[in-house]
Amino acid sequence: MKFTKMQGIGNDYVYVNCFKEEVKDPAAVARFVSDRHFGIGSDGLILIRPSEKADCTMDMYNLDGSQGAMCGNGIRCVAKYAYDYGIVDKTDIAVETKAGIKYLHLTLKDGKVSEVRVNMGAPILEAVKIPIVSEKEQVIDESLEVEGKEYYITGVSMGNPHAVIFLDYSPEELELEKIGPSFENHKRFPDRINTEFVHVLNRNTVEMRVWERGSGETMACGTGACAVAVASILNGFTEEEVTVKLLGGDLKIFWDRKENLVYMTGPATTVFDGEIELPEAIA
Ligand SMILES: N[C@@H](CCC[C@H](N)C(=O)O)C(=O)O
Repeated sequence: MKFTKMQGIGNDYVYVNCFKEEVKDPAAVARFVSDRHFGIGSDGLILIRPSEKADCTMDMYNLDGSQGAMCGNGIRCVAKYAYDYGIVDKTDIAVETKAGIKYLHLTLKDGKVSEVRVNMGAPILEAVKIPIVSEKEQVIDESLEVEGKEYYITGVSMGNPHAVIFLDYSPEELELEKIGPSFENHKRFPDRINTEFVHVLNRNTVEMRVWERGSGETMACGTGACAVAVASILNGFTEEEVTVKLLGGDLKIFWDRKENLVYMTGPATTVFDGEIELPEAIA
């Protein structure tokens, strides 16, 4: 199987061009290639497929083989891939996802993609749609008990579910490996959840760490950064333009309240192209 390893501020996936390749069992291939010792090493697998409604389709799989409807860092890389590998020859690109069609703009520097801006669409705040079990219509600064400790969560879906937690200390201090799975699998999150732990630095800057559903701690999460910006604004902590500092770098998020659209801007990077022989059982 031919593939390209790409990363968006350290959130790395194995990308397969399904205009040319066939992947019969994507969940099993995701688990195999993601392994950092026995596979290629990644946070998951992204298939780039033809689309009848857009320039291409993004199908994303987490490290554990589960599917994510949206992937913010992944979709920037898909747009760069589509441009670099000749699927499109334009800088405004439409990508179909399980969370709808997303529109992206590539900025070129010396003919190369330097930055990608994504219209991520409207954030979903209704608890039932995220989904989060709650007695209220929206989950904003609501108490959640995890392992005997009380946290306060704000729920946002960017096509995939997020619980955002604000801390009055740096998330560096957290033992995420220990507590992450208890958030991900908490009974109030029927589809599991991505959890962001955030420290507000000033009215336009926050720092965060993320525990991703299906992949564990990653260096960055694009949809997570958007959810964090939306939650920071809803809780009155920041203005509408927010720089989100993640372990792998920064993303610029803008929530246009008038249009109710979230925009994310950040880099997309190719690491290397390769070819791997898959075990017979999953080939
Ligand atoms: N890293 C991604 C999100 C990937 C999907 C997520 N783990 C889920 O299952 O919803 C991003 O950059 O948004």
